[in-house]
Amino acid sequence: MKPDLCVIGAGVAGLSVASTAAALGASVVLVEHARMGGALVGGAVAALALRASAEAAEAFRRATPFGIAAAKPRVDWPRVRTHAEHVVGAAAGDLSEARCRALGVRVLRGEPRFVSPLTALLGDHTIQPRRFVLAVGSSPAAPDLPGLADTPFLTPEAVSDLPARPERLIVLGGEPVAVELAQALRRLGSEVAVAAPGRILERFDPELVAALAAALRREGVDIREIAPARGVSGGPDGVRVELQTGEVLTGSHLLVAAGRRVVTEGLDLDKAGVEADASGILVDRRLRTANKRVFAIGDCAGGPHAGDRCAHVAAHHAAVVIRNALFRWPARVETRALPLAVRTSPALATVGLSEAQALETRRAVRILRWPYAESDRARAERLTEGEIKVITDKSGVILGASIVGARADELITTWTLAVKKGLSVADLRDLVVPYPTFSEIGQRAAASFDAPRARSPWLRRAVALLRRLG
Ligand SMILES: Cc1cc2nc3c(=O)[nH]c(=O)nc-3n(C[C@H](O)[C@H](O)[C@H](O)COP(=O)(O)OP(=O)(O)OC[C@H]3O[C@@H](n4cnc5c(N)ncnc54)[C@H](O)[C@@H]3O)c2cc1C
Ligand SMILES: NC(=O)c1ccc[n+]([C@@H]2O[C@H](COP(=O)([O-])OP(=O)(O)OC[C@H]3O[C@@H](n4cnc5c(N)ncnc54)[C@H](O)[C@@H]3O)[C@@H](O)[C@H]2O)c1
Repeated sequence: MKPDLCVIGAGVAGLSVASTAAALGASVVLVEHARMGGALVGGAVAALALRASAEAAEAFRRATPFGIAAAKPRVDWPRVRTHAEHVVGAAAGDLSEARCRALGVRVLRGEPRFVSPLTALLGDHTIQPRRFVLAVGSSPAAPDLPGLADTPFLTPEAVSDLPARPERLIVLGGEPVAVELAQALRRLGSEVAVAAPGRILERFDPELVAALAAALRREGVDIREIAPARGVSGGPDGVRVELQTGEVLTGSHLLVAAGRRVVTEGLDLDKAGVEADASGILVDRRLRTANKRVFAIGDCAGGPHAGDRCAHVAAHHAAVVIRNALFRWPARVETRALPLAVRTSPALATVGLSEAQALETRRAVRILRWPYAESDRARAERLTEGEIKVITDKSGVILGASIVGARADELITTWTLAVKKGLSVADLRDLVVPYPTFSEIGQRAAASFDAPRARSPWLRRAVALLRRLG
């Protein structure tokens, strides 16, 4: 086979490249050794469905202030699972082999291995494409923790498949997957403790993370932000996690959400001259590996240019590779305007520079804030917890934004556009935003940039002068 592209791995990254390239008329071979859709279908979408069930349960508890008698929700775990299966099934349909074939992609099953820089073998097939795209994703990593190898534990992907709801869940980890699943399970009625090896959600603004952590603790999620646990033990009857303080957490289940690892054994990358380390397959800004005809994208891309392991980053990588591999256009990965979001409630989202990062290269920055509590929409929906924090330079150019509060993951898109296009607060202040929406909160933060100027005596004198002129 001598296609234009051979894509290895059919997660969101590989599928995006394969389907776009085929739609543009390229000949494409896509190789997958397991389930089509990868971590998106089994991980992100299943977690999304669980969180939606958790929100539905929470609505019962929060009904009283609206004048509706609150009730203790009765969580029917098998039906929660059915909901998750339904949502996962729909996503799997979108990413199926049949869909790919209909788009003109040739799908092969199995695990290819390189035999030379541009040749891979798969069973009887010899594949010699113009370009290879490695999109082999990542798998859950188990930290090097005494006792873990002998203790039964869940991976994030396995939670929605549990036959019964965990009574007491201990979560190891402190990044989005750990925190999102911790809150979802708590709202579905489990007792939940999170043992993070340090501050949770380290990639986000610490002030806003503190607000989220306080909200989670009020709901009963027991968050321990300390050094990595000393060890774990247990069996089918329960698990024990010993913390550095000597305290012991006991639970019915252990969930390990402590990062991902890239599995490249079996691909014989050395035969292709492709380099990898613990972070993944090493790529440059154009996502080329050490072998310039082999690209690596999505979760499996490693090194300083790869970005975070998220579905939207994987899709962005796919777009960059299409331009490089098909059009020979030297497109590079976005580094400034990559949003990150945590789908908790309140949600948390960030884009661009944090306050600390902005101050590393500038002597002065402006911080603009606006609280959710001043929004009519937030007050009506009783979602007043939260704020937006915008970082600008002295002239008002938007460098970054972080939001904690309802729909933060949706609201961050406007600020992503602002950071990407180098917009200033005036651009957002002058935008007409529909009333009553959560988007107004960001607009009011932008408008607050001019508040000190409005108090200037010169401006007041000018207004007085104009008044006298009739
Ligand atoms: C619980 C959970 C929740 C998440 N939530 C979010 C979220 O809310 N938002 C977000 O943006 N991201 C989220 N993510 C991350 C997101 O799912 C991943 O970043 C994204 O799906 C990665 O896509 P990928 O195509 O790079 O890799 P993968 O989805 O891992 O796909 C790689 C594919 O390659 C195949 N493969 C591997 N090796 C070989 C081989 N040798 N030969 C053939 N095929 C091979 C695999 O079987 C797999 O199908 C979440 C992840 C998890 C686990
Ligand atoms: N909303 C989103 O965009 C979203 C949501 C979920 C996941 N994702 C992505 O999916 C990927 C996987 O997420 P993740 O949270 O599993 O991994 P991660 O790599 O983001 O974080 C791993 C966490 O595990 C912790 N850890 C490491 N060793 C530990 C130990 N011994 N004990 C306890 N904790 C330990 C780390 O300190 C870290 O907090 C991430 O790259 C993430 O960005 C994105």
